[in-house]
Amino acid sequence: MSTGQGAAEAAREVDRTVDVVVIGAGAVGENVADRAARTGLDVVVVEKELVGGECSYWACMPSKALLRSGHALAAAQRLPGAAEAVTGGLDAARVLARRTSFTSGWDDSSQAQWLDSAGLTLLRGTARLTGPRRLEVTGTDGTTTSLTVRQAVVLATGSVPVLPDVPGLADASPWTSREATSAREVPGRLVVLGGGVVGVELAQAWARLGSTVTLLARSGLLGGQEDFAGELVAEALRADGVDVRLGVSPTRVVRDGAVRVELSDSSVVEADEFLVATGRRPATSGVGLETVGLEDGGSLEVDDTGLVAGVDGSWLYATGDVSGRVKLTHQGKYDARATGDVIAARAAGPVETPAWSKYTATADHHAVPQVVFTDPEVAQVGLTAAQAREAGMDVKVVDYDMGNVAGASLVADGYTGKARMVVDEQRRVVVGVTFVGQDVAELLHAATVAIVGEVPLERLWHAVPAYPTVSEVWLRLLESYGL
Ligand SMILES: Cc1cc2nc3c(=O)[nH]c(=O)nc-3n(C[C@H](O)[C@H](O)[C@H](O)COP(=O)(O)OP(=O)(O)OC[C@H]3O[C@@H](n4cnc5c(N)ncnc54)[C@H](O)[C@@H]3O)c2cc1C
Ligand SMILES: NC(=O)c1ccc[n+]([C@@H]2O[C@H](COP(=O)([O-])OP(=O)(O)OC[C@H]3O[C@@H](n4cnc5c(N)ncnc54)[C@H](O)[C@@H]3O)[C@@H](O)[C@H]2O)c1
Repeated sequence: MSTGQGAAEAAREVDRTVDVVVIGAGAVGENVADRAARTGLDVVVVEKELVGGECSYWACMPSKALLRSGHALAAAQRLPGAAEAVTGGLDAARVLARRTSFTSGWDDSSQAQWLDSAGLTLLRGTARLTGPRRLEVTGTDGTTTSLTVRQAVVLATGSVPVLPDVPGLADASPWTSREATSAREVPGRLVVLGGGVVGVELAQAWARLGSTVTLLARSGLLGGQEDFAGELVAEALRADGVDVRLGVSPTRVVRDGAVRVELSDSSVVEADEFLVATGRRPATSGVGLETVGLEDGGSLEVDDTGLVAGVDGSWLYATGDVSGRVKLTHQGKYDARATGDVIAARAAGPVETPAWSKYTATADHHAVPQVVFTDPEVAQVGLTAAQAREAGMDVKVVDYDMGNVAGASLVADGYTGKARMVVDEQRRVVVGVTFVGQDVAELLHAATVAIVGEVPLERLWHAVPAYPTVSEVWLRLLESYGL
């Protein structure tokens, strides 16, 4: 059965009872549906835009594709012998074409086919709860399908960008991350508002593609990470020609052809495009939460299995960005695996859900890895030193200059970067790690394993990093700790 036929057949159904309905076929919705269906439950997935969601088409994949060629070029330029061979700049048109290939030209047919092959039924349209265990789907072809569920409804509707209330902003046709990851041309001048992950990644991507970029942040960059992460990224952005302005906010925005942004320090910036990257909120509006006793557009409270609090009967789950837990694809997919598995298990009878079981997303509280894909990369997992202290731990902080690691000095001449390990002295285990430097992303999983496994430092000592790799930073951190 082709997916197109599947969608048309399902849309003709007026009233249907199924085991599970997943609203939203982003990375998270796909995973929860797949896991729930593995024991034979009848699972319907509803998607109003593209199967694959934000990450595939307007977020993770296109943004990383926009960054990667610039990183490769910069890496070559740091190596004598290679530097002489790469005398030109980036070919922006080729980079944009490669970006587009990662989105399959914003065509979701292959992901829709995957749903089909996994035995899931796709309904293309907008879903809305109409009461306990009941939903209505307005199909993209205008038909309406009423669904009743036996087991569960899973909200996997993602998140939407937040636009700050600045006079003139909404009328100035600002870019959100969607326009900034799907643009077909390099803007001559770009202003980016927001010093978070989206802001720094896309500021660097477009600067390296040839745009004159101004980055506005009301405080430092990458708040919530160790301070040195934002400082090193700001330094690198400035070296790429980005005008990084810290401690400023826009007071008025006017579009008259170009965009004119007036700032709190009385200065003015003009640009061709204005990217707003000031965070995202869970997509809980218009999904009918008020019909099941919750607030339309309100935030959700979910337990570690994804079950939503405040709804009788244990049938409503939420996972991924919409849950308000962690807004990252890999962690959302982890949450989704727990939720999908627990739905399948509960369909068969009562289930125990202790911490660290396959039914509970326990790691959300201890070890959430994140990579900021700038150059230098920022790779962080667990607690920062400040967060560990706030949690009341007896903390020891160990810092190491990554440039002193033999493997790093081979990777790039003049390698700059910093590593921090945060140790809970009482348990003598690592509770947080941050690496900043070229190509540190792949170091992160070792840190995640150490934290999740609560590996005692004395045992971690025996995990010997190969010479001369950048991973030798682990040895240096442990030696600096005192082992
Ligand atoms: C620019 C950018 C870059 C990012 N880069 C990374 C990265 O490198 N690594 C990382 O881990 N994370 C990254 N993220 C975060 C990541 O994109 C999200 O965490 C992830 O997409 C969340 O997945 P989700 O399935 O919960 O939501 P989404 O991907 O948003 O999917 C939700 C789906 O639900 C559908 N939907 C919503 N309402 C309805 C409805 N009523 N009926 C039917 N369908 C509906 C939507 O159309 C959508 O397809 C990035 C985010 C941005 C903005
Ligand atoms: N590589 C990755 O993992 C990656 C990449 C991009 C996005 N994401 C995820 O997507 C989500 C959204 O990213 P984001 O960067 O939009 O959000 P964010 O929360 O990371 O950063 C938002 C930034 O905007 C600032 N801000 C908020 N309101 C403002 C205002 N009124 N005026 C000026 N500045 C304001 C904040 O201080 C913060 O620096 C994040 O949760 C992030 O985890 C992840």
